[in-house]
Amino acid sequence: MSKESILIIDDNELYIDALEAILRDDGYEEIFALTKGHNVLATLENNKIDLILLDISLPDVSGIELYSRIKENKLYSHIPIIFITGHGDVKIAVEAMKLGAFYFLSKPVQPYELQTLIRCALDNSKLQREIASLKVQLQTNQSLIIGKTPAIKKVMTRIAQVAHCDATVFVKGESGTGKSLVAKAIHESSLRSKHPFIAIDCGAIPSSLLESELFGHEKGAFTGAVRKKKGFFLRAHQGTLFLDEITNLPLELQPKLLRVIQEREITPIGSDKEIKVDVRIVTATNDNIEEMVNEGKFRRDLYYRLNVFSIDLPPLHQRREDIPLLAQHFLNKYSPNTKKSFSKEAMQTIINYDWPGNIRELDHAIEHAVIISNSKEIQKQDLPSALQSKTSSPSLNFDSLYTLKEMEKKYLEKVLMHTSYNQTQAAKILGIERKSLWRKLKRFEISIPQNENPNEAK
Ligand SMILES: Nc1ncnc2c1ncn2[C@@H]1O[C@H](COP(=O)(O)OP(=O)(O)OP(=O)(O)O)[C@@H](O)[C@H]1O
Repeated sequence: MSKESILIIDDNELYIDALEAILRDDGYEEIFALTKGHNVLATLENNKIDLILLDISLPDVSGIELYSRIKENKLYSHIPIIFITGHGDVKIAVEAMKLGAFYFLSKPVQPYELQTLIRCALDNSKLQREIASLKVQLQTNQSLIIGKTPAIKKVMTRIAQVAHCDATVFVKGESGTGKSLVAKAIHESSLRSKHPFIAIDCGAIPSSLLESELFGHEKGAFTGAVRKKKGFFLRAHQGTLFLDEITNLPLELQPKLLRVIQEREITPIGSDKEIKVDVRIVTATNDNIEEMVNEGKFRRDLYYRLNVFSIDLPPLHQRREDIPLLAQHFLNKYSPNTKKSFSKEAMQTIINYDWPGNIRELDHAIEHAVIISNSKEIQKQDLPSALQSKTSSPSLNFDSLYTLKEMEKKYLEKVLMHTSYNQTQAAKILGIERKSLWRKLKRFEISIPQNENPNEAK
């Protein structure tokens, strides 16, 4: 029995029956049939089709035109197509071969010939996909994502598994673990890589503006809408839209996003026209989204739609063996010409540190060390003070300890006090971006005294 499914497009129902019988005889169970061409894209959208048998002369559209329509759509361009030609159609079939059709057969088709050709086309297509996936793995390994531990290798494999299809991906992990990098790697390794990659931080855009930023608006749709605006969905058409910090998407906007994912169309504010969009969605968060779903703070149906395929990023302290590699990578980045190195003691300090801000904190620490250092070798004292002061943990009494959340809040308050509420400096010490700090302040309801740092840029 074969798992693959085949679509037959032929205007002659008797002929469809005959082809179906040959295919069933060869063990294919999933067989779809169309007598006209116009429904082909809907059939491909709703079913997983592995191969198409296409009659070259159809009543409503020519086989060649239909072939081009399928191949132009990158979601289906990988599907092998075998033309079935009537007497006298051979010239057109040769034309189709030049365009890239897998092969053509003349009526009456010989069962054995058809079965062999189909097997050959399916094997070839599987091989092509495997090669594409290996290329992706190689690309991911070589360029963007650095690391050799099993934990990060698993992430690379997950990226390779999902990149070539269009599934929605949810990237989870603490701040600074590389979620944006993974989203970019998925895009770069996908068939959409030549189209736009648009990243939006849902927490950084005021909620009142988010709807028009995402879906666009018509001129005059609301006060201040002086001209028509294309939203992020349309700007990302045919590419990938990365919605970072998705848990910041206001509850009232969540049904709208759900609708876009289901219907694949958007309605700009102030318009009554629906516009088809072809966008792959990747989302990320460092919050516990499952908890938010259980508390009713994030819609369950939307979460299920977004979480079709998830990638979990480990915190850096759980993959310490990658720290030297990453540290060296950032050292090369910040001292490309001087070719600095680490002293043994400096490297040991880097490895021993817990990196609460993960790879971003490591990145900043190495940049800091390169600026401070005045020799070819980075010394322990060139590293930020947080690394120097690391002492071994005292024995703990678990009954009187704070929860992780309480600790985080206390630590944030301490750092803010230390920097006299200068958020830029505080974010640097914490190894996070200023906007992440801002989100944390909002979440923990920490307020900044009004008269502190009046000149700090917002
Ligand atoms: N495996 C990696 N190899 C090389 N660089 C990495 C890796 N992971 C992360 N980085 C670098 O670390 C920094 C932080 O990564 P990124 O912005 O992707 O994290 P994030 O999880 O999206 O953070 P946040 O939750 O704050 O948005 C970036 O400079 C990124 O290039």
